[in-house]
Amino acid sequence: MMATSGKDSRGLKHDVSVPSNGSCEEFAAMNGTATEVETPSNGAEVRPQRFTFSPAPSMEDIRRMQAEFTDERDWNKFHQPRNLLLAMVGEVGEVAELFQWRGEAAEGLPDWTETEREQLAHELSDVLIYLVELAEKCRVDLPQAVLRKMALNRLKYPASKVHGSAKKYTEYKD
Ligand SMILES: Nc1ccn([C@H]2C[C@H](O)[C@@H](COP(=O)(O)OP(=O)(O)OP(=O)(O)O)O2)c(=O)n1
Repeated sequence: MMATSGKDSRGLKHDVSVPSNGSCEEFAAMNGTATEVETPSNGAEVRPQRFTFSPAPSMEDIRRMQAEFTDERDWNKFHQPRNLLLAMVGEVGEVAELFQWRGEAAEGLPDWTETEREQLAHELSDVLIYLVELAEKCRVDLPQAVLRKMALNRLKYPASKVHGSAKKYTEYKD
């Protein structure tokens, strides 16, 4: 596939090439970036696509890579559930630090520099790494647990009932 990349107004990469099956979704999945569909004939319409992640690594891949990282360093003796929880919360604090005192942030973080975006990527990754290891050490099969929880969420918040409202489920009077 021939690919050229550029940056949109939010600093997100977008592609102007044609993926192998011609689908922008495929390209977004490969790159983990937002893409735009442009209509070259009139040059006017730019249709934003929903941001998507790359398909890999999976949660199990992350669990295994972090297990290898800790095994190689003989760090399992430090990585009990409570320590992992505290480490994760500390990293959440580091994410919060990046947002503090700068007002509301619009989707795509248009006012952020590439360096700030990379810092955010690092801190969010730290949170995820510790979350996945915490789940492992607590014997929670996280991908399956997420499926069960999302099913519960759909039951608790039927789209037909809560559409456009951010109220907690306890506030609804049936
Ligand atoms: N005992 C440790 C220490 C680190 N890590 C791994 C998991 C995290 O992804 C990352 C955390 O490293 P730091 O504690 O050095 O934290 P930061 O990378 O956020 O550095 P800083 O606090 O300087 O921003 O390294 C780990 O698994 N176990």
